Amino acid sequence: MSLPNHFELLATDGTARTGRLTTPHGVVRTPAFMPVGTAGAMKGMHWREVRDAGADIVLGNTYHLMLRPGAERIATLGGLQAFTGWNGPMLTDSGGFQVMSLSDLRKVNEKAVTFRSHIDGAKVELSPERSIEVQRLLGSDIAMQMDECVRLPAERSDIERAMRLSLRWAERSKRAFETAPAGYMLCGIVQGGDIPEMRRTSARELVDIGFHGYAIGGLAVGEPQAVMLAMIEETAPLLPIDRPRYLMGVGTPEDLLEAVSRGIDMFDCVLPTRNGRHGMAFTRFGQINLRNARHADDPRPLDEESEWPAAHNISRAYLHHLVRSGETLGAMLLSEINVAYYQHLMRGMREAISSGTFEMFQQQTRAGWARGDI
Ligand SMILES: O=c1[nH]cnc2c(CCNCC3CCCCC3)c3[nH]c(NCc4cccs4)nc3cc12
Repeated sequence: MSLPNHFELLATDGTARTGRLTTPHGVVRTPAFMPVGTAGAMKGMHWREVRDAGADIVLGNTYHLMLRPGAERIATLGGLQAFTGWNGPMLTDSGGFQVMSLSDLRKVNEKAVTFRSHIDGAKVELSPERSIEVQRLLGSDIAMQMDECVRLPAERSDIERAMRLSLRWAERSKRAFETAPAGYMLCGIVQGGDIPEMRRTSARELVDIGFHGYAIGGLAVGEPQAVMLAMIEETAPLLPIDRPRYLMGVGTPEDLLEAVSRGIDMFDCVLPTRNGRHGMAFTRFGQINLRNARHADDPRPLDEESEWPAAHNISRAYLHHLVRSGETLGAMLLSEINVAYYQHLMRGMREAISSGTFEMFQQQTRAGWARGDI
């Protein structure tokens, strides 16, 4: 049974697309990069800066929020937007990925994943049904099915087992989501590792179940970029052209450009904020490590032409000093500079696809990165 479609495809340029996704808390312009708010906050940034940087939507972290402060508590406080003060669209993950990658003493079986809370050691059971209940309590606009993501390289048998388990969990997630109010969305997740026929089976059966949108999971988990791109080429054409596609956990600016050109609409990644906290800046000239001594006497800003104030009116020497001194302000400034650069890149892609100049945009953007920092 097909679900209502809240995505509007505005223009295409080759297999690249630009569109609008309407959610209960506002519109998301695609291609979209979703900054990752971990435990209900964007590390090192005020929500005002996230909005000013151009982000329409942010990620909320189900695993952390369900353990602390608890999903029921957030629901009582009016949901994630009221609780956090971010008043725009939010996407929440199922919590499954982090349980399987973060917590120890975990057990995966048909029914659920059981684990011990990293906060108080309490035993927790996360089933597809409980994950949907938690995401509904958080009030997220876009919920994710619970799935099992296999790190690569992996045995064919393990990839197939996890892919089929994820499809059974997709069915259960959709059933549990049926009581959600109109406008709220649920995404299925394609698995299948680096095996084309597994990817095709997963995509086809997921579309038969029917979701508001489709994520491509099981990538950016250790495989070379070429394999990731090949799996996107295998999978994207099998997904409904008029519904959003979300590539999970991706990626670098280069990854974003390549994946958008192959038909991906949405992304999430911790890189802009995480690298910012470690002194790395994303710019039109590629990545710049502000810890490097070469910046100690450089009075120039990171990028004269950036419209983001911290990128055009703060000297590299000062950023270098803050990073070397371990000043919190250094992490804050580089986090906002990086989120702003990612949003600037996404806006450039949206405009290029709308004007049919995406090929040239790709070439000019790659040339800037290749030029490097001079
Ligand atoms: O198949 C998947 N199913 C579900 N989630 C996946 C994720 C997490 C996406 N970000 C969630 C966020 C929720 C809020 C907190 C932060 C994560 C992935 N991340 C990556 N690569 C980046 C990776 C990050 C860490 C190890 S690989 N591949 C992924 C594949 C899947």
